Amino acid sequence: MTSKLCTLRNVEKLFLVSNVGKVRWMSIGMQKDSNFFFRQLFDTVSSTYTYLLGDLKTKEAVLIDPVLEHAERDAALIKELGFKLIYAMNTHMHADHITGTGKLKSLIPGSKSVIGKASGAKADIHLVDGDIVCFGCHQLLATATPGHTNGCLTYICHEQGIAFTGDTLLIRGCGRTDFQEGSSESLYNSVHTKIFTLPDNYTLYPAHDYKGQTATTVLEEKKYNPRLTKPLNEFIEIMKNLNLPYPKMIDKAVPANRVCGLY
Ligand SMILES: N[C@@H](CCC(=O)N[C@@H](CSS)C(=O)NCC(=O)O)C(=O)O
Ligand SMILES: [Fe+2]
Repeated sequence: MTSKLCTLRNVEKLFLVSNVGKVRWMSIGMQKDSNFFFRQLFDTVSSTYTYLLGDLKTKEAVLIDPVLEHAERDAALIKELGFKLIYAMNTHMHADHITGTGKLKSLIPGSKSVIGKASGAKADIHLVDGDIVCFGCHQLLATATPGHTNGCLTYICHEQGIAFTGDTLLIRGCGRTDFQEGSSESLYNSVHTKIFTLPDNYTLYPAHDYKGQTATTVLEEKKYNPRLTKPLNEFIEIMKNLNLPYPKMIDKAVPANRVCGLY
């Protein structure tokens, strides 16, 4: 399947339009592809992780959750490695930092900004549950995981056994639900039906970590997550009593992120 064929497509359409696509999607299953490039980047101010994913053969790449202040760093790395950035993506409309997706579009002409439709934010491409984002021969399945915000998406790469959970699921934690249309019940259902149902050995990459950890697995979180292993009613009580101060940047970040950080 060429990258042109699968630039962005709904799963059902993929199955209808291309039988080859269907066979490939099913057959590559859990096989890790040596053409897959992965790099985790970090912002020490907001403790945000940005992920650069690429196809080493076609050189097409995507960037998940870039931070405005690191747009030049990210663009330089992409250039140095010879990648062609096609999508600068957000897992959700962030409240603690300004997204780099808008700035990256101007630094790397031809790239497009991407966010969930339910976020209400502006972008070139709005994803809904079940959409597939392709770069080279690799695919990310956009999966709606609302709760932290309405528009939260988890990006699942089945072929690599990995998922980018944004703020829906953090390592031994989860995103707060006390602003931006947050709903503890909705987050709990998202995690239990969309993330904990993935194979145990899938590696999960969050949008933040505040304790120096980098990744987790489905099995670990199902066993050890101190919030999400509890029954729903206890989870709701825990979330009500987090007493976290509002993110310092929230009043600036949310309006900016409604327009890809180009405020
Ligand atoms: N202190 C930080 C903000 C910390 C924070 O609220 N983090 C969010 C994710 S960013 S929207 C969160 O959901 N945290 C959950 C938790 O349990 O920590 C700042 O001022 O920026
Ligand atoms: Fe967030």
